[in-house]
Amino acid sequence: MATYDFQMEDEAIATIDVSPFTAEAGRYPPDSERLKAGQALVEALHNLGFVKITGHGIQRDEIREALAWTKKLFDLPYEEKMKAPHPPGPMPHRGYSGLGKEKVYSQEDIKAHGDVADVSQELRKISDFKESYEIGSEEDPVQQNIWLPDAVLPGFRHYEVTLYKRLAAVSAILLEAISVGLGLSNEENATLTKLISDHHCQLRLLHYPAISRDQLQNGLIARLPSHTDWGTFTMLFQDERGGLELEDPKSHDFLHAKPEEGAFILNIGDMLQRFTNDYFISPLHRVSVPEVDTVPDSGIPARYSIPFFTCPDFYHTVATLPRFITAETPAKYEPVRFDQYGSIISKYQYQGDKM
Ligand SMILES: O=C(O)CCC(=O)C(=O)O
Ligand SMILES: [Fe+2]
Repeated sequence: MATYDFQMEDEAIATIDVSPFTAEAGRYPPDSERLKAGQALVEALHNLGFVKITGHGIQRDEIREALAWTKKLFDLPYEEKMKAPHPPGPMPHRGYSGLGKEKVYSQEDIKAHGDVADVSQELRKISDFKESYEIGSEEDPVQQNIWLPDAVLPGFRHYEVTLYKRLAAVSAILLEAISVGLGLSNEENATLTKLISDHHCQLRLLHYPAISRDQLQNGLIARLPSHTDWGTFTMLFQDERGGLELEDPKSHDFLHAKPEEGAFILNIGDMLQRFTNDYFISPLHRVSVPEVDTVPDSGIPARYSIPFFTCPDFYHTVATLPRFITAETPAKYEPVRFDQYGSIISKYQYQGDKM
């Protein structure tokens, strides 16, 4: 097996233990502990826009199991995976997309190319070498899940539906920690909680296949170019290979998020950036491939990851919370309806079967 080690530099990424928010009934920690953890989380998110989370209550075995199901799915023959194909176009964003079907780029890429049609053509010369499977809530009123027939991978649907609910519940805990850390009033908290709808989050399974040295040589392979996430925040689980890098918004250095068993990365999305008027920045992040001359002859190994994107309801309008608008920090963002914001971005990222 290849032993390529990504360069790891993640000392700057804070680790926040949110266990005061996950304690079982009857063992409720004092408010002071919750306040301390909430404030530490808010400070870390204010500094970088991303943190490592521990004490979230998801057991290591559960994370291993989630990654194992992801591998089982992508190990299936292509024809079997194509029994749950992602439809052409961006919506519904559900089901299986094969290698190179999705092309991700950032607002900066669009600005640099001047025109979204140009950016699409230009950047598509470099293929995103990954395959993905998108899952939403079974109760999502707008987008329906696209499942493999159960006989293709028995138990997969049941497992992923349960995982979705589990992660949605943890995301509500994180949102509560953020609210406590910011010291929001009940009224403000009510606005914050609307930023996550358990019927409209997205669970994504990702596989980045192994890449040989020859493939790297021609420079036409990317894993996941830098972008921001457009929901509220993202919880990201990656396997032991690592490879996720996030940008420090002040220095613009990309920091490697070293994988740590039992921890996940939480990064801010565009909705929470707008809600807080840039108090929290939605960080650029990417999964890059290393320079070819640093890679052993065996190439770089496959990688699996599972992001869970939290989002408001489709038709919810996200406006900046008034407390973040001051003389020093004037309002930067107009209120925006989530579906309208999302459609601007997603339209240019997905071409479905047209590729
Ligand atoms: O695979 C990863 O680590 C990152 C995935 C990601 O950023 C995304 O899907 O938006
Ligand atoms: Fe992302």
